[in-house]
Amino acid sequence: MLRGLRVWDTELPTFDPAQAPAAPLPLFRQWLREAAEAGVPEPHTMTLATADAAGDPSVRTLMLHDADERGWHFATHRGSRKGRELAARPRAALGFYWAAVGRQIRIRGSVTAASAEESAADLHRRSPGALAAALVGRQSEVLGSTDELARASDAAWERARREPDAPVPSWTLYVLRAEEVEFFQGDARRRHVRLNYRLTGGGWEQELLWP
Ligand SMILES: Cc1cc2nc3c(=O)[nH]c(=O)nc-3n(C[C@H](O)[C@H](O)[C@H](O)COP(=O)(O)O)c2cc1C
Repeated sequence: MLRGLRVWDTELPTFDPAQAPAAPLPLFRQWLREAAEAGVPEPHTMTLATADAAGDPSVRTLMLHDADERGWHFATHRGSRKGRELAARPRAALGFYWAAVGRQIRIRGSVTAASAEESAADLHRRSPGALAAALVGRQSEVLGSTDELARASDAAWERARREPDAPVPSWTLYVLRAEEVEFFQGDARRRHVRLNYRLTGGGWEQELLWP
């Protein structure tokens, strides 16, 4: 079955790296917007990679909350596996793949936790469902049974409805400050374009990479 599946088997946009901006953020925003316009489902979801103290990696899907001059923002529970890994080693990588436009973006850098106030404000700007999910808590702990989750979730939804500003102290906004951002434009003839931005003492430097 796998041999019958195809990639880059559609009309793809072209990407001229000579026209790319001096810094990666405007290009990231442009590609995100173009992915949404091309109908990519959930283009604001991404893979977050972290490593534990022994260097063993883990990945999972997360929502991008913002991308601005400070970096790429995401939120989670401080006590989850990723939260614990980031506390021990505050470095991470992000990956985006938007199949409809044949584009991949890879970002790597250091991660800092935002203040409790900023984390709370970010959570309370989101949907009641996001608040209810955060209120359930205990993320990445072992769950005894699905009934136990159902009871905790019902209580969390009820509390989120009654108390839209309910605090969730473990919920933390993190900001990844990029040191490297790579843009990959897929090409049907496999002549993929890879443009890598690297942050140096003098600012962003660009280089092309062999595909
Ligand atoms: C589409 C999608 C979006 C998700 N967004 C988040 C998110 O923004 N924050 C979060 O903590 N978990 C999110 N999750 C759940 C994570 O993938 C993961 O299961 C959870 O955070 C526990 O990860 P950990 O055990 O590695 O810490 C999302 C999952 C999916 C499939």
